[in-house]
Amino acid sequence: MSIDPPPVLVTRRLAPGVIDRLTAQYAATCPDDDRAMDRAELLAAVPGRRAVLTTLDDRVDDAFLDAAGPQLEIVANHAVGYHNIDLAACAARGVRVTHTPGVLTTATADMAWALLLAATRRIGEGERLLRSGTPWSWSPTFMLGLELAGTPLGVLGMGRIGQAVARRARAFDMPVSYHNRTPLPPEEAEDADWKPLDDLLATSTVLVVTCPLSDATRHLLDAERLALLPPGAVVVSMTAGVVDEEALAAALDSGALFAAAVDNFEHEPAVPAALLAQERVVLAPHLGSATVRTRQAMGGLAVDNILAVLGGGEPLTPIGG
Ligand SMILES: O=CC(=O)O
Repeated sequence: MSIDPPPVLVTRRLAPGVIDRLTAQYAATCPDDDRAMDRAELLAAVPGRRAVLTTLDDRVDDAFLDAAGPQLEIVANHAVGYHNIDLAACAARGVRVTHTPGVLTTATADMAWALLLAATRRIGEGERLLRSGTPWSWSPTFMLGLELAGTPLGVLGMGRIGQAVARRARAFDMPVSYHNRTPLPPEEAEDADWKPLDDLLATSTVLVVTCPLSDATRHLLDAERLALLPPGAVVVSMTAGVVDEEALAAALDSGALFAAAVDNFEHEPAVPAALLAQERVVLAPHLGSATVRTRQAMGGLAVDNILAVLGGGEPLTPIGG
């Protein structure tokens, strides 16, 4: 006689306290250790579940859904992104899919600005210099950066996070333009001008990339498009896979770009050697939403989505909803 597994699988350890509301109502399997399940572990863990709380490391595709079985009701992704999920395959089986928009906007926009400032003012480079023990002294020409006031900022992907990045630009007196597939209504545009993609690139001395990764945006910023940026531009990448990392490294190497910053990577946790070799890039290990408050809110929203669906209701934040 087989024993049914707990109805909920949480694939990754979450911020403290987050799953208590879940486990108060449903038995759940939650890992004790803090690492992503490998593919075999994941496929072995999903059979019989009604709900799975996933992260970007968990690929949800036909094989996952076949392994899970027909009683699966919801996949709740602990991220605003969802490129790990085959939405069509989930829809074909009637599996609801949710993500965590909104709650990570502030933290992620703050991180974009932290990286923007670090890149334009060469903070990583300066820090490395001091820690290396290399002799240095102040001089009128030592480690000069790029000043922000009056410098045009481009936002590629003016969703919630892009809008929050644009809002913060007012404090730095930067004129802002953006590109989305369609221009936003004025009340959402944060006083920024919409431009076609190539025009945005040609006029953005600082470009922040916040558009979601999809088939349409993968490597959207390839070598050719990076070459449209003004000489000495700065690129801040908040979405893995949209900027071609090798092309970015080459543009830094040639001096075409002044600097860059990258918060997450196409093949995490691998970081391309070509980027590691560049002094003028600030590299962060996917910290966009990494604050205590935001991670509790993301986990809490994923849990609320599961509770809503298992309780027979509608999810709070369905993808595309
Ligand atoms: O970390 C990235 C996301 O939440 O999509």
